[in-house]
Amino acid sequence: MANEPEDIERRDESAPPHSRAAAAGGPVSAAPGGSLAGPPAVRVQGLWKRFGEQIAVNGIDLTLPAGRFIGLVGPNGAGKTTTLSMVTGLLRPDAGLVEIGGHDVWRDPVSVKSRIGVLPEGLRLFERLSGRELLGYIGRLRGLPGAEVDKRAGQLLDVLDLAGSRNKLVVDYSTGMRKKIGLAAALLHNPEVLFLDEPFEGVDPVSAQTIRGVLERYTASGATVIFSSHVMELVESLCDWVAVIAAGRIRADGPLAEVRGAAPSLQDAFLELVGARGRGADADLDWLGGGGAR
Ligand SMILES: Nc1ncnc2c1ncn2[C@@H]1O[C@H](COP(=O)(O)OP(=O)(O)OP(=O)(O)O)[C@@H](O)[C@H]1O
Repeated sequence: MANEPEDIERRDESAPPHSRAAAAGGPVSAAPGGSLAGPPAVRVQGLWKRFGEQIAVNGIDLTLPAGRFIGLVGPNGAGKTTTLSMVTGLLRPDAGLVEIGGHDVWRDPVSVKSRIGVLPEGLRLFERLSGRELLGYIGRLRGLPGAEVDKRAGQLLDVLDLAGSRNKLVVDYSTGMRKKIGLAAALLHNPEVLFLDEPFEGVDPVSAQTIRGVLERYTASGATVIFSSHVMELVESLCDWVAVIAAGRIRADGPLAEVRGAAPSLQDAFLELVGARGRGADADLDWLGGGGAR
């Protein structure tokens, strides 16, 4: 049950650092996703979700500009996955409006789904297909011509270091390989906005670097990446825009430097924002350690 859309004042629509059209030498007004003057990548208003007694998302208003590398950060149970699931049309909100590139996620789902790529938490894949077959299948579901799917799949498998495992069944892929083939599947149709729920979880440093390179290249062309993470150093090094969520509410959002403020690091700012500063285990674990059972 989505609320009626209404006009709201946008918090920040400053121009993104790049645009795909500009990078390609084309007219800037043609930038996909309206990254220069068009609608924001994501606009959320009054988003709300409850599971029984638990309010998971408690009235979120958020405007995320196009063409940015955006981090959604928050402690365990903050509501990141629930929010991302509702924003990407995987979970119906109890109330609220979600627009992607100006299109309502629940009223215009086909148009929205053609514009987004999603790497969800607990990714489910077709386990009995090989990596190459999986991409072929996804590409056809996305309506891409066969030759184009072949070209893109081959390139993605190469760039993501999966070419040697292209004929291996997905069921036999490691955690990191699964993340990478999931990312390839999410990128295959060249979406305007890419949503990633904990994309670096369980991924070794080499694969993380590979994923990072692909994402940086993608955003440099004007596309938007929105990803959730607990790892502040990663968010600080990758993102130019951050939203901090705690207990189902947005605590801060905006350009990274603004959210960090005078704090020495994003980690410090985050601890302050979520009210975890100074919370330690000293008091209650006096039995722990000391070299043996007592
Ligand atoms: N299907 C569900 N049924 C019941 N409660 C749920 C369900 N999904 C989420 N919750 C609850 O909603 C709250 C937010 O959960 P969510 O998974 O969105 O948090 P998160 O920020 O992604 O956490 P984490 O960082 O630990 O993955 C939690 O209290 C969680 O227990």
